[in-house]
Amino acid sequence: MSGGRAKALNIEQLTFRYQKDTPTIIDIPKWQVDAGDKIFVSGQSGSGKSTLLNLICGTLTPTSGTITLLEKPFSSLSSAKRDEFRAQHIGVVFQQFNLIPYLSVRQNVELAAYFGKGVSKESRELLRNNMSMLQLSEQLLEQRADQLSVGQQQRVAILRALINQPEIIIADEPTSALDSQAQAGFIQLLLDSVRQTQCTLVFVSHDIGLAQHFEKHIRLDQILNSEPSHVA
Ligand SMILES: Nc1ncnc2c1ncn2[C@@H]1O[C@H](COP(=O)(O)OP(=O)(O)OP(=O)(O)O)[C@@H](O)[C@H]1O
Repeated sequence: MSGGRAKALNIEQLTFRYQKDTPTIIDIPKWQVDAGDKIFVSGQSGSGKSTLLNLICGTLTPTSGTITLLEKPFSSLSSAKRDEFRAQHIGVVFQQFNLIPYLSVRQNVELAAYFGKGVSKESRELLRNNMSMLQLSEQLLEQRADQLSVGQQQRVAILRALINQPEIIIADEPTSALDSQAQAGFIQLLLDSVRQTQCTLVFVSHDIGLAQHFEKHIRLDQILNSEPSHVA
């Protein structure tokens, strides 16, 4: 099924609970995502989607088990090394876009470059190319993030996620505030951008209707251990 393709993500025996005396939220015996896949992960509200993404991004540490990202033993790195790895190899598009409101578009994107692969002639060229791919005018570069329309903010969030040429992009319900037409447009834009850069996309949402846009769809409950004994 997955053949001999390189794995972008390999999760083994992963469990996570927020505190010692609270229930296990994540219990995944095994889950792999092939490099280059664009996968949609659905799950009901409160089922653990954001928790899983935070584990994959390294902002949370597993209670047990391992997460291998791009063939690196990501979850065994120190928190500082995980931050460094994330900045260089993972692009994240959040639910609320998380742009810094008082910074310009350029500053928002270059801040990510600064913490990632660095601001350089190459990163500026990439920024210009990606702006044209996302149909954003260059005049927008000096505009403050809080002066952008929602549609522009979305595209700037993609710009920022792509600036370090990540091998994997993680998207956490970035369409939840949009109507269905705008959702479809945003997802197509994201998929087109990701296809051009050949990176892996893990897109998470409770809205199962969005699955139609993706080649692969998995429900979180299909990868979670269904044994009731995992609740503390
Ligand atoms: N910081 C936290 N401390 C303790 N429990 C938490 C924390 N964050 C989330 N949880 C709990 O973990 C469970 C999963 O939450 P999570 O946010 O991962 O779900 P979700 O599927 O992303 O939900 P939604 O679709 O509503 O965003 C919930 O029961 C939630 O209450």
